[in-house]
Formats: sequence, C-alpha cells, structure tokens
Amino acid sequence: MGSPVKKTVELFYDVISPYSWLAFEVLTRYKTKWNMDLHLKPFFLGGIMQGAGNRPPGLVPNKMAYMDKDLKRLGEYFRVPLKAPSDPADVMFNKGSLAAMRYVLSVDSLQKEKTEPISREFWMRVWSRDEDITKPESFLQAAAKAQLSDDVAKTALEKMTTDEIKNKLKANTQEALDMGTFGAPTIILHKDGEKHLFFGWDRFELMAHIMGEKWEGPLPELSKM
Ligand SMILES: N[C@@H](CCC(=O)N[C@@H](CS)C(=O)NCC(=O)O)C(=O)O
Repeated sequence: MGSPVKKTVELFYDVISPYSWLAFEVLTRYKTKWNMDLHLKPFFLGGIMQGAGNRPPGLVPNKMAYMDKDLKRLGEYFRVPLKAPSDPADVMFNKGSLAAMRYVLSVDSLQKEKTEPISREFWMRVWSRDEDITKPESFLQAAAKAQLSDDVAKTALEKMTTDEIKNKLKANTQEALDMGTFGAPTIILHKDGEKHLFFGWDRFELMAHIMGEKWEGPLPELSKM
C-alpha cells in the first residue's frame, strides 16, 4: 500500500500513441499501490505536435525502425500485447485519431468509469490487432468489448460531433500544451502545490522517487486487461 497521502496524477494520452498505452497500463496497475487519484485526460497528439512545433518521431526513418523493435521488447516486458499495425505510417499520419479521441471523451462525459475500458479497447484495436479506429462501426465494436450499454455507446456516437466534445478535446490539448508538453504520454504529478511534468512511460522510477513511493517494475499481476 502507498503512503497515506493521496497523490493527484493526470495522464494526458492519445490512443494513437503506443507509449501512452504503456503509461496507461502502468498507472492503472499502480493506482492503489501508490495511492493515486488518477485522472485520465484524453487529448489530441496531432494538436500537441502542431502547438509545440514538434514532429512525430515516426517521421524519422531510423526512429521508426527503432520504435518497432523497442515496442516489441516493451510489450514483452510489460505484458501488454503491443503489435505494430501493418502500415504504421498510414495509421498514425493519414488515418489519425481525432474521431477516436472525440469518441473517448464523449464516453467520458456520459459515464466516466468507462473511460478506462474504452481507451484500452481502442489501443487493443490499433496497437494490437491492426483494426480500424476511424469509423463509427469500429467505435461501436470497441464499446461492446468495453461493456458499455448500447444506449451509452450510441449516445456517445451522436455526442462526439457536438461543440461540447470538440471543445473539451481542444481544452485538454491546450491545457497540456500550456504546461509545456511536446508529446505523449504526458503525466502531471501534483505534489505540495507544485505540478511536475513527465514525458514518456519511462519516467516511473523518477516519479516514484518524487512521490516517496517505490517503483517495482511492470507488475503484470495487477493488470486490468
Ligand atoms: N521515451 C518516451 C518516448 C515516447 C514517445 O516517443 N512518444 C511519442 C508519441 S508515441 C511522442 O509524442 N514523441 C514526441 C517526441 O519524441 O518529441 C517513452 O518511452 O515513453
């Protein structure tokens, strides 16, 4: 069990980002252990790249080739079934995740406790089974797997194109940019009135140190998958 002081941790993520999936699984595994009040904050990585003047690492051929190997090793280590899609560039740079992230936020606005399973299902689709995450029927399939009621799944589909949801996605993206991020995952740890920003799944050891907790590795036995 973690220290008695509850720590507020915000995870800004996009389901197009495989490194965000790792951060998401680790944080949901450690939520109780580190006594965290974990806030899932879907954002739009395309907007982050543009707003921060950054470029996706996948656009650099050597980085893309490295990422492929890196993700294979990481998937095994964390026991997350990561498998690159057959055409990662098409998935990441042409198809993108704008509609998927609007759907996630739409679900979030209707039934907050489903944000976690619907996000996981989107990652399972795109970063494990090479399935579409751009079409309404894909969203409904993900919703069924995440055990959303038909009613919530369909209402989320109608609501995802409203200004409320579009603006919420923009606001989450802007909030992360204003805190100084340039990519995903972005993790904000609140401690003693200060906000500590971490980029990447690979800063958990450091986060644990700042929290006064212990990093005990991937802990697949606590998996929510
Ligand atoms: N070292 C980080 C890398 C994460 C990463 O490459 N994230 C991509 C999205 S999947 C990104 O936003 N990159 C921006 C950058 O590298 O500047 C980790 O292992 O988590």
